[in-house]
Amino acid sequence: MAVKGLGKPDQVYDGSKIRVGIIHARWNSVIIDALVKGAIERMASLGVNEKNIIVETVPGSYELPWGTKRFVDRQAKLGEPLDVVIPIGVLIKGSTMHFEYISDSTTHALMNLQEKVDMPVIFGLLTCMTEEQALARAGIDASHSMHNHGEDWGAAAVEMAVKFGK
Ligand SMILES: O=Nc1c(NC[C@H](O)[C@H](O)[C@H](O)CO)[nH]c(=O)[nH]c1=O
Repeated sequence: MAVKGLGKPDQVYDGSKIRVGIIHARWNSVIIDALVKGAIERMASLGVNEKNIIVETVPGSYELPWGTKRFVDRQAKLGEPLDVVIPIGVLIKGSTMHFEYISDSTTHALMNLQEKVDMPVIFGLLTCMTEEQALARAGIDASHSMHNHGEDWGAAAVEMAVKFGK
């Protein structure tokens, strides 16, 4: 019996009135592209208009917290405020402690960012020990052993924006 993973949503949320920002790192771009695609497709299936999905990029995951804050500010200034933002990054363990420090600091910064931007910040950071783990969580490993986690992040974004929006 599978026990891990996201449970069924309590209801289907209508995303037709929300604007979503996706800001993604450019490291490990093959995996990033699959995650972003999964998030967009799931949000479109929940009624989010593709013109209301704004995509921005930063060099790497470490830049996600600051980039997200400035992205939210910029959209507000443009008169196109976001209702929710999904930072997406893929960290893969190398031979140094770089992975641990970026994973930990970026995770805490993204969690704390929610208060500063007063909106949901969905946690789209994959922290993987191997490339194979990352490919599996983007749904693009050879055996398609897992679903694309980007889809979960898109669904979470719609639910949080609709349920707890301002
Ligand atoms: O090192 N590995 C990774 C990485 N390093 C770059 C870092 O995020 C930042 O862009 C630079 O340090 C410059 O500030 N960024 C990732 O998204 N994934 C990795 O796996």
